[in-house]
Amino acid sequence: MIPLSADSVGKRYRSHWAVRDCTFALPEGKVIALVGPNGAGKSTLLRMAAGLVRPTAGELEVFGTPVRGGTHPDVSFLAQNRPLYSDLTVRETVRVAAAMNDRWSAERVQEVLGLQAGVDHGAKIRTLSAGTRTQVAIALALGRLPRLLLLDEPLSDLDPLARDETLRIIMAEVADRGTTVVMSSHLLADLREVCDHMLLVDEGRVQVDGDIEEVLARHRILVGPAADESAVAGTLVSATRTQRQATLLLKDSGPAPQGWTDAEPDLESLVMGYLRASRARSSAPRG
Ligand SMILES: Nc1ncnc2c1ncn2[C@@H]1O[C@H](COP(=O)(O)OP(=O)(O)OP(=O)(O)O)[C@@H](O)[C@H]1O
Repeated sequence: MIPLSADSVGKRYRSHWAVRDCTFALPEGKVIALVGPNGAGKSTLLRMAAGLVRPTAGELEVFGTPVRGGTHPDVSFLAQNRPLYSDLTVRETVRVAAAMNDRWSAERVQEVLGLQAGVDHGAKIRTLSAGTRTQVAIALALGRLPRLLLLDEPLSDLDPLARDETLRIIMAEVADRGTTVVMSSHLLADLREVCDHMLLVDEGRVQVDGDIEEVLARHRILVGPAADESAVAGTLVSATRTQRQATLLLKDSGPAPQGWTDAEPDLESLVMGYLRASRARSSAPRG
């Protein structure tokens, strides 16, 4: 079953479209990287999927059910601002969350908290570092035993050790429970380690949607003499050029002509290439 799909979804704030004409269907039991620059529309998409923001156009479905005013019982959402009651202790927070959720596993919460070093159960939320607050919020999200876990920048506040712990917890969640995870982040190297699928958005639109290995394998980076670009075959995504040398990101390219080097891009250079292309399109004169 498709955990999350979007059909021509758009969200407008006043005259500005934060998300526009997004159509996709995400694969089940995978970790999906939601990537794009600041303001691309990632949080808005996640908030719409969680039922917290209503689309202006189109429709989202979670496990085949249209999302309308409320979070689907099989969904857990980790919001970017990690909303927790600041005057409660971690222990009290866990108890309140248990009382607020029909489906709840206290064992799962304790298990996840136990895997995260340094979470003091007696400490008030407001005394915790941003990273520790994130760790508590992730444990609560998993306590709902979700089938779809939506994480808005779960790694941004975490130090390298906590990041590693969190990525392991996410990988184990997918392997043991078959949960689908959608994770927005700017940390492309970390995403590459755990993600199977990517959804690249920019200026509210989906630019790339696919299995990461397949997407990377369909692209090449060719570097060669700028004067000789016409010899290169394939669909040009974007290019950077100096007077002498051209660096081209190509989709479905032919063999590299003589004098050109040819390599598969890593996730970072692929994302950069698409964002460059998107910028060039939006700054091109209209008419
Ligand atoms: N509540 C709101 N009211 C008005 N504009 C909003 C609101 N929420 C988001 N926006 C605008 O919508 C656009 C997309 O924002 P969004 O937060 O979804 O992007 P993002 O990709 O998550 O960015 P970041 O990586 O910085 O978190 C931005 O231009 C933002 O200013």
